[in-house]
Amino acid sequence: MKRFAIIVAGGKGVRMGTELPKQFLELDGMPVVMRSIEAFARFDAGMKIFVVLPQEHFNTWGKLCIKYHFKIPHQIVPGGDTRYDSVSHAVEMVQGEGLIAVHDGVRPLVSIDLIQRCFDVAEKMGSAVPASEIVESIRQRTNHGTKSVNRNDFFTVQTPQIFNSIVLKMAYRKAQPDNYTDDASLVDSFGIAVNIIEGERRNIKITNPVDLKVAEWILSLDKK
Ligand SMILES: Nc1ccn([C@@H]2O[C@H](COP(=O)(O)OP(=O)(O)OP(=O)(O)O)[C@@H](O)[C@H]2O)c(=O)n1
Ligand SMILES: C[C@](O)(CO)[C@H](O)COP(=O)(O)O
Repeated sequence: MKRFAIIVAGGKGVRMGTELPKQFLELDGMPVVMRSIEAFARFDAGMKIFVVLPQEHFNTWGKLCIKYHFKIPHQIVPGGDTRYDSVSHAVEMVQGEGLIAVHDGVRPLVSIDLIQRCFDVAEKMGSAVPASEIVESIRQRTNHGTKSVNRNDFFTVQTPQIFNSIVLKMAYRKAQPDNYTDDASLVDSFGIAVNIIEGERRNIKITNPVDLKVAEWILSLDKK
């Protein structure tokens, strides 16, 4: 089956608090989003890659590609106000049927093994979403405070999230923009089952400044 990757990097990175959005910050010698793109190109050099970027940073990206001699072929797509908008724009650029992997540009430590496992399962089952068991206790907000809940009933969810292109396009076209924080929630809002597979602890999302430090540390361990 044909494979496509949509790397979403159209956000502002408010929680990171840097002037330059976090996807462009350097992580061990290369901007965060370049590492994410590189992982997919290393998995399959022939796959079509769409990179969603904030329109106001198209120039920034051009300059970074020159500075870092970044040659991986990709098609740039303008981002939107929300992640939902950004993915919607890119999904409409996909031509032909196949599997679409939607990956956060700010998950630069995704492994080739995880990408491979996600595509393998999606090929057989139509979708694959990496998720991890919760390792801390969790509590839920209530009207009166909080209550403890059974962590075994929950998972944390990562990307890449892979779906058949027909299903993903239908979901993005028909869904009412809501508080969807990922692609799986949008797809399963149509009653379509989503297949969970084992995620990776190292596949962190760079959200706050400490995450960049953790990512640097993980990469330094990889070199040992
Ligand atoms: N309008 C948006 C918002 C988010 N994203 C992307 O979705 C991924 C996950 O989002 P998040 O970590 O929340 O990024 P930001 O929205 O940039 O962060 P913040 O909420 O702190 O502003 C990121 O790769 C981000 O660039 C996007 O493409 N378009
Ligand atoms: C898509 C995601 O990374 C899955 O965990 C997550 O939902 C993104 O959330 P954010 O609030 O946009 O960072």
